[in-house]
Parts: sequence; C-alpha cells; structure tokens
Amino acid sequence: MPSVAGVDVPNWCLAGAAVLTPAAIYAYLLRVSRQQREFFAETPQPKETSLIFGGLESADLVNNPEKGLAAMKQFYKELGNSWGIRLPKWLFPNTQFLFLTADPVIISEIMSKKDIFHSRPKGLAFDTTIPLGLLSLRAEGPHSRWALHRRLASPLFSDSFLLGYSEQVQEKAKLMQFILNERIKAAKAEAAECDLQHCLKLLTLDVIGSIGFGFNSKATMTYLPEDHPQALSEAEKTAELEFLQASEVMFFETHQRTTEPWMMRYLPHRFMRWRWAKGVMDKRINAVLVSGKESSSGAKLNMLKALKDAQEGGQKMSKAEVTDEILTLLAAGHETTGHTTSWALYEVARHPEVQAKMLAEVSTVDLETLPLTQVQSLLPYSWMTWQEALRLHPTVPFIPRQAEVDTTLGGKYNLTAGCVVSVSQFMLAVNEEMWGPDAASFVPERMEKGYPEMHLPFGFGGRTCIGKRLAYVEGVYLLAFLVKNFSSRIGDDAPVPSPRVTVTQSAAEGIHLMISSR
Ligand code: HEM
Repeated sequence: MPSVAGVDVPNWCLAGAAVLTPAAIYAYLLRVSRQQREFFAETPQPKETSLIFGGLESADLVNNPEKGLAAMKQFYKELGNSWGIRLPKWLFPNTQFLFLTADPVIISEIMSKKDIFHSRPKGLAFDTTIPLGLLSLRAEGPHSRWALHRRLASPLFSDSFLLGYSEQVQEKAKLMQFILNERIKAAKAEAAECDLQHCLKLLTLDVIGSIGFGFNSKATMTYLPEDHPQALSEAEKTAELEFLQASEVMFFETHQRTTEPWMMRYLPHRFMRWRWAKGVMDKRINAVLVSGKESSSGAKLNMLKALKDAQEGGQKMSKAEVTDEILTLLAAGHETTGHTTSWALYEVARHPEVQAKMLAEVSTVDLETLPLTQVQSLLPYSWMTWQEALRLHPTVPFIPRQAEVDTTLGGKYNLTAGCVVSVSQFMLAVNEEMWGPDAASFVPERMEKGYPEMHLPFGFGGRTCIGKRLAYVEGVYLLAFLVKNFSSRIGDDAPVPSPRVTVTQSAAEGIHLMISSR
C-alpha cells in the first residue's frame, strides 16, 4: 500500500484524489469567475476585444508617438475618459480589475477618498527586489515601518540638506560642461551631436551616487570621446557602466517582471540578472557602510550617513533597511530627474524663443556658486520651462492606486477591494478642457499659476514623491546650466524622439541635439 507522509493510503483513495482535486480546482475557478461577472455586471466595460494591453499596443506609443497619441485619444473618445477592464486573474493575481482614468472629476474623487485609495498596488516587483524601501513598504498607519521611514527620510529633502548637496551638484555640472566641450572639440566643428538623454542619465547617477551615499562615481566620464587623454580605461569604463546597468536592471527589468505570470519572474535568466544587479549595487553601498568611510568624495553631506544616524524616540532603521532605502533613492532618484531635464532641453532646442528667454535669465545668475535653495527664486522662467516639459512628457506616466475596500467611482464604476485604479498623466497632459486648446503645445508661461490640482506628475496623498523638491532644484539647475553654457538645436538628421513607456517615460532612441559652446 502506498504511504503518504508516513500514513498508508489505499490505491482507491489516491485515484479518487487524482480525479477530485482538478474537479475541485475547476469548480473553484468557475465560482470565482461567476462572482466577478456578477459584481461587474453593472460596471461599464469596453468591448472584450479592446483589452487594455491590446489597446495600448495598437496606440503604438513606442514607434509612432504622434499616431500613437492620436490613437490613444481615439481610444479615450470611444470608451470615455475613464474605463475599466477585467484582467485574467491567473495572470494578475493581485489586480482583479484595472481602471484607467484621465477624467479630472474622477481623479479628484480618487484623491478625496484617501482612506480607500492611499496605497500603490501590492505585488509590484520592488516588493521582492527592494522590500524594505519606501517604494515597497505597504502598511501605512502612523506606527508602520513605512511611516517611520518616511519621517526619517523626509529631512533629506529639507532646505538644509539641499543646501548641503549644492556643491556636489555644481561639481558634477562642471564635469558635464568639460565633457561636452571635449566632444565639441573632438568633432572639429562648431557644434557636435550629443545624446543628452544618455549624458544626463549618467550625470544624475553620479549626482545621486555622491549625495546618496558619498560615492564618487564617474559614470559621466564614460561620455568623453574614446581617444581623449583622460578617457577611462576599459576596466574603469566597464565598472562605471556596470553600476548604470545594474540600476537599470533594478528599476526597469524588475518592473517588467511584474507584468509576467508569477512563475516567469523566477526563470533563471531573469532571476540571475536581478541577483547580479543587486550584488553590484549592494557591493558599492556596503563598501561605504562597512569601511565606515561614509564619503569617498570628501567629507560631504550624504543621505546614507544621515539615514544611518537618523532616529526617532530611539527607533532607527536596521542596516538592511538603510541599504534598501538607499537603493530605493538611487533607483527612483536619478534618471527620473535626468529624463525630465533632457525632455526640457529638447523642447528648449525646438523653441528658440524659449531658449532666448531662458538665456536672458541665466546670464544674470552665477550658477557656479548658486545654492540649490535659491534655484526657484532666482530662475523662475527656467523653473516654469522644466515644469512645462514635465507636463508634456510626464516622466512617470501612470500613477496606480489599489482600492482598500469595495467602492464605486463616478457613480457607475464598481471596484472590489484590490482593484487597481491608474491615473494617466499622458492623457491629462493633452486634456484641452484642463489646459485649453493649445494643450499639446509647449508654453512655459502657462506655468505661472503652477499645476492645477488634478495634474499629478509626482503622485498624490501620503505616497506622493518624497524626492520632489530635490528633483525640481536639481533638474532646473542642470537645465539652466546647460542653457547658459551651450546653445542647442535639433540636428537635420536627428531622430524624432518617441516615448518609450516602462515605469518611466524616456525617448526610445535618446535625445540627440546639436550643441555648441556659448
Ligand atoms: C522628475 C523627477 C521625479 C518624478 C517625476 C517622480 C515621480 C514619482 C511618482 C509619480 C511617485 C509615485 C507617487 C505616488 O504613488 O503617489 C514617486 C515616488 C517616489 N519617489 Fe519620485 N519622482 C522623481 C524624482 C525623485 C527623486 C529625485 C527621488 C529621491 C532621490 C525620488 C524618490 C521617490 C520615492 C522614495 C518614492 C516612493 C515614496 C513613497 O511611496 O513613500 N523621486 N516619484
């Protein structure tokens, strides 16, 4: 007689179990599916053929942004500014219902229902990759670890800290100036074509490396011409680019894993890449942590040191929490700012009148010594230019929230607890009712009044971006610095940047501009 867990079981029992188990699973799935159908019976649904992912694909935002945006507008026109779709539960275990909206009325309802829509969805890949950082921590009461982290990390973005980061940002900006000038010299022409998206991504990585954990990374140096006397050796280059690639894997590939069935995430080729990336990043942070030398870039202020020392009534972050928090700030805090700034420079290059106005403003300011805390007051037009670029090219195009309990939106969309609502910044940006008939044009002056309440490029509620102030001052400073030192225009053969949408929005082929020194 066969034995199961040490108990003898007759063969007929095993045969019965073999038949009954699949039958029970099938019956369970049928019941869940019937319950879902009943629940959503009253909820407006798009045609079954317009699955959200099918829809977004047909919008082709990646390969043909203009056509893509038009298709997306058409999509919204047919389905309304808000619509929902049932997703196959086996594929999205935590996302029973995805509701996409660009309707200001519904968005304000979501914002006002703070007790219901306060949290980003559970089960995102960051949960398994950086589980102890702000992007992942979920429970949100005042005594939760998330709330403690938020309180301990908030001072990192206060005036005194921004002031403390200023010198490091100025130093890196000067490094970028040197490298771009060397590229212009190497081109032996008045102007050189540069991929500003790539360059700013390297630069913002160096900035966050320095202010984040006192690491003097030199990723930007990889952008020197290959045969330059100061160009990095192949080994140094590999080490710098390894860090960049690791941060991309952490942020993008881990994010892509979320849209895959659970099992796929752990296929060796995916899992090993993440392990590798985490290893590269942990090694750098640990080198600083273990050596006790918080700063390899001089004794400057940095987030790691501040978080290690931060405490509240004797409560501190553990070493693992500090490491995950630093990884989170690195991942969330460099290319978001870099991409926005490169989109802004692209718009400046396309609009000579904006460039001239910015130049008039930046010429009167000594940027080499400008503290970050004075960026907004001394560079108001540059500020509006960066802000307008973030409107038209929202770096984080979707802001998702998971319903805590069953609820209804707009009086007709039924959502069960666990449903995900995603606010589409993309569509909000071209909403003519909100911005007027010139919504699709780049007009920095419209930012005199700032963003209306419903435009949320940094999210909303308690979960709003903690790094918003740093993003603004660093981004506007770098934009102003570039405009002051270089004139830029779109090259005749430059590819038209098309949005590549992952967790953030970038230009698929980079942002190539012809730049010359002023
Ligand atoms: C242009 C630049 C940036 C944009 C557009 C941006 C946008 C966002 C958005 C939309 C969210 C989600 C908010 C929500 O769910 O309501 C977020 C969260 C976050 N961001 Fe940013 N961000 C930027 C720069 C930064 C910087 C510079 C840092 C830090 C160095 C940072 C750190 C974070 C963190 C830690 C979170 C999670 C906050 C939490 O859940 O408590 N971000 N960001």
